[in-house]
Amino acid sequence: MLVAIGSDHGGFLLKEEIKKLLAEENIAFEDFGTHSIASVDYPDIAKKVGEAVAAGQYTRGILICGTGIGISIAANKIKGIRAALCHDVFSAKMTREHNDTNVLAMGERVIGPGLARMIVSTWLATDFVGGRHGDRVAKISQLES
Ligand SMILES: O=C(CO)[C@H](O)[C@H](O)[C@H](O)COP(=O)(O)O
Repeated sequence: MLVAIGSDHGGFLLKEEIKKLLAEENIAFEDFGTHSIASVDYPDIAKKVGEAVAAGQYTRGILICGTGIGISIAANKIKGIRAALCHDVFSAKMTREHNDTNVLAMGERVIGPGLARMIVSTWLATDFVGGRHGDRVAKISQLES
């Protein structure tokens, strides 16, 4: 497992918290920025992380902005990316089991670090179940061509 993580300024502090979690769980990661609370544009970060995941250089991506909305919209424009905005543990589990999402998005201005940690741990630990869900994910991929 190799995780690409990134945020804009609105998600910077939560990104730092999630990096601590990844280190605690011995999960390798690379930080694609941003590296301070100075204002940056979330599509630029989504592009860097999304393209790295879509290219197969990283197993999964984690993207954080203020709401998680803009950065997830941007990531989902990249071919091969299935990004899910999750602010609860149930959604984090289901989006891995049913959607095989390869990017998790969250909003620092929406949830606290404790819940975010549980969401990340659940999302990283949950496998795709395949079967009928695989057929549906394949139909999502067809929409890209
Ligand atoms: O989802 C977002 C944008 O659609 C994010 O919340 C951004 O972090 C947010 O827009 C940043 O806003 P700011 O006023 O520039 O800090």
